[in-house]
Amino acid sequence: MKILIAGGAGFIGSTVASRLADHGDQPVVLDSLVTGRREFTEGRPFYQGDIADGALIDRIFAEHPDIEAVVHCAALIVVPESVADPLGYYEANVAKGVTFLRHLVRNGCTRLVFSSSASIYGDSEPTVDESSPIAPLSPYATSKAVFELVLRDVAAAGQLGVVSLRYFNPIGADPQLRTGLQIRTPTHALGRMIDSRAGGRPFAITGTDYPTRDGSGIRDYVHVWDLAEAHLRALHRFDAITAGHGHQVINLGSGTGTTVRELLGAFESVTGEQLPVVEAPARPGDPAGSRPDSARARELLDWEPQFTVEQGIRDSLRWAELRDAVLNGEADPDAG
Ligand SMILES: O=c1ccn([C@@H]2O[C@H](COP(=O)(O)OP(=O)(O)O[C@H]3O[C@H](CO)[C@H](O)[C@H](O)[C@H]3O)[C@@H](O)[C@H]2O)c(=O)[nH]1
Repeated sequence: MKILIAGGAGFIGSTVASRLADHGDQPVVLDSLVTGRREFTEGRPFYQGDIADGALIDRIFAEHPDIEAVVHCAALIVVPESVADPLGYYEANVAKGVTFLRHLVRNGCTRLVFSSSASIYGDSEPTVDESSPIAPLSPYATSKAVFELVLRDVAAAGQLGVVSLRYFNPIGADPQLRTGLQIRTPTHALGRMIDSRAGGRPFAITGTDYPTRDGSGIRDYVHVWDLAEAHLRALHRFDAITAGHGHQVINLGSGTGTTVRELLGAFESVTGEQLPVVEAPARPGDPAGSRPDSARARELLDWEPQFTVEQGIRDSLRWAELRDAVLNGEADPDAG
């Protein structure tokens, strides 16, 4: 099966591409390289450009008329950045996404797998299933929620079948370490712990009075290779799982739920070292968090995570050691 992956040079998109290729599918990559990396596209048909560039999308479909489905994971994803620059986020994640849909429909695309986010639930319920209220707390989360609504309507009009995969918090790397998180100055919790261990500033627990079991934010961490496997299954079961729905929505998480303090405990047990830790105020736009009810992923995709949080931490650490070599030691585009 030939599949176009928009955002296929990013962390999740490149891992999905590897999983598909390992399975014998043929990923074709479209990426602007704003945050993606050319190194992650090696050996694959690659088009550098924007999802809103109609001429480019037409060319991709002309050169690959056998594309059977599209995975859309081209987006900006940093919550605090979205709070500071909401228009930038709505433009990238909603406006360009809508234009992309136009180009896809014009080119006869009928199957779209969309990278949605658990952040759209906000703090609606401590355990969320796919029918839980949508209550985004940041422009990033709202951009994902709005785009899902757009997809719902496009699917209802019969223009496109859609599976929206609501990721919880991805960690880890390709187990073969072909790709991983490319950003060298991460803002997410595990990335900050790895930085701190490498001699950076102390790890700050941002928010200590959330209504959780220990006051720190709760998330559901899921290994990126497990996420990639879910994409593979969604693509190969696409027609069956969208039949009668048009737009199918699926939570992707383990269902366990891990607080920041628990993640820190797991990190320290994996490394055998204690991190310097400080407590800090909550970041703007950050929910207390939730954990998923994953029944639908089990039922429709026959999917459950195979990797533990500890394995995710181990793979993130292994990747962090290798990252600069894979990225050719180039200057950090994120260092600003
Ligand atoms: O230095 C830090 C960074 C984060 N946290 C805390 O760790 C938890 C998780 O924060 P992350 O930044 O790791 O993850 P988010 O849930 O905020 O966001 C991530 O997960 C979302 C899905 O829920 C989206 O995918 C989003 O793009 C991605 O950045 C939060 O309670 C946060 O307050 C800290 O304590 N210290």
